[in-house]
Amino acid sequence: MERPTVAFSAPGKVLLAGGYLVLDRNFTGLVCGLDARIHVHVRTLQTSPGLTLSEIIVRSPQFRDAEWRYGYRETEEDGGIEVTQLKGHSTAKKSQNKFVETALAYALTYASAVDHTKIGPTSITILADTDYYSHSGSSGNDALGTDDHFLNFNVALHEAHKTGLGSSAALVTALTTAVVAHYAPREVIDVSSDHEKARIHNLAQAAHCAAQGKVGSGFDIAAAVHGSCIYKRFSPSILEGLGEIGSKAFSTRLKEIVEDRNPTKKWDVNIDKKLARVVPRGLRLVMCDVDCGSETVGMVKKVLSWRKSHPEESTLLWETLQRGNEDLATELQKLSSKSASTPDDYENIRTVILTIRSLIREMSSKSGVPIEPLVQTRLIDACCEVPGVVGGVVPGAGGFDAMALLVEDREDVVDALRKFVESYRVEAEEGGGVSIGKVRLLGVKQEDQGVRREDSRYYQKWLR
Ligand SMILES: Nc1ncnc2c1ncn2[C@@H]1O[C@H](COP(=O)(O)OP(=O)(O)OP(=O)(O)O)[C@@H](O)[C@H]1O
Ligand SMILES: C[C@@](O)(CCOP(=O)(O)O)CC(=O)O
Repeated sequence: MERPTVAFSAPGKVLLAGGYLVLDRNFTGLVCGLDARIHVHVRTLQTSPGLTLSEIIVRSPQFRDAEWRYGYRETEEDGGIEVTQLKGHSTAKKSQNKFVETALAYALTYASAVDHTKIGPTSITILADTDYYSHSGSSGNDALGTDDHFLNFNVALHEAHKTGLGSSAALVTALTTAVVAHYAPREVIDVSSDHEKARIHNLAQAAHCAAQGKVGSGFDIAAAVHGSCIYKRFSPSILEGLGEIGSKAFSTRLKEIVEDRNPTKKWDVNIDKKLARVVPRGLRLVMCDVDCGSETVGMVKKVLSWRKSHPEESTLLWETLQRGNEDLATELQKLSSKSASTPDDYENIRTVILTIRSLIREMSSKSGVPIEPLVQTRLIDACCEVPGVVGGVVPGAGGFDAMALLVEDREDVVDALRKFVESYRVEAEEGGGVSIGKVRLLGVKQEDQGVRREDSRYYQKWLR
């Protein structure tokens, strides 16, 4: 049977408010989807006549040596489809790709469980929008379908500095969607219905957690699937007990989880889309890269351990921050319902952001984690002096990831801000031991749409 050639893309994210809080179901996160997307194209692998090849080849052609070849096999006792990276190509640590490998195995297992489909050889191509990585090149932002939409980064994937836009979540979401759509086309048509979205969300969360080796809050997968939202996490127990690929009845358990059929593990995630747009008309969200990047896992551990050892103090802080975050959502929503806004309308947003930031700095100093490091405090404050800049935060886990700024949506404002940050110099003593790199505005802005089908003809130049 000829299987369809398909392509899907999923967006990156920025957690504007709710970092650390969103790990706890009693709190929420204000999540904004971005127009930087990761695209995955899947087609049947063409082999020479008479030759059958049981291989799935995954390439990320914007990077050097980014090719992973997998063999696949159906395991015994309903354990799912196991994939094994093939030799012949270097399987050294750096050339493994845990996110690709796990998402592939989960998607194949689900597709073959629902469609009883026999897995055949495919060629998978991953293409990422420019701003996921700090790089010195230009271009890469032309319209999709033009030759220059995607950039050749000319480095190995592990050498590319991440900007913190959630590449792994966008990748896992687009990859699982495209692989299921290729092998089980009745299950995924165009992921526009809530029903399809919920299944893809559940599958991508399971695969992403397995690849990461931990259960995070999952807000990045929620953004990749649903786009901008107010996010309340799922109970981690839903994914506990799923086990490993190859373990007895893994395939049945995965199908139950994806289809939400296990009465003792009902999905309790809440994706609130009441803010039709998180960033209202008249404002634009821009990101400012500091070419540095943070080590999220260590930071989370430290903050949570402070929280545990200071239960009363931290609960008060968490609750005050949650109120600030809700106020921000309310102010943004008020503006969204207005047909036109004037600069005066942004005063409340300005004030709420300042309050949130001061509470975050309290969290920072008490836990000893540089969530909003001094060097970034100074940079955000300086940016806020540029006319038309309303406010800014170090989003998510904070600490040296790209900063998010809300600005009036006018080219003159963005141009002035771009010039300002490009000429910004950090004094050596400002960094407190850590220095940020070259400061520059990324080309991204908010976009509310989650995972979507793309025209598979767009990618010709990059297919081999
Ligand atoms: N273009 C790509 N092609 C193939 N794999 C990719 C690509 N981009 C990212 N990945 C995978 O995602 C991993 C990076 O994920 P990680 O969660 O560390 O960063 P992130 O999601 O971009 O950042 P953050 O979680 O801070 O927002 C890479 O090591 C690689 O496995
Ligand atoms: C600290 C945390 O709340 C946010 C991490 O956000 P980011 O990956 O830094 O954008 C962790 C999580 O939600 O999984």
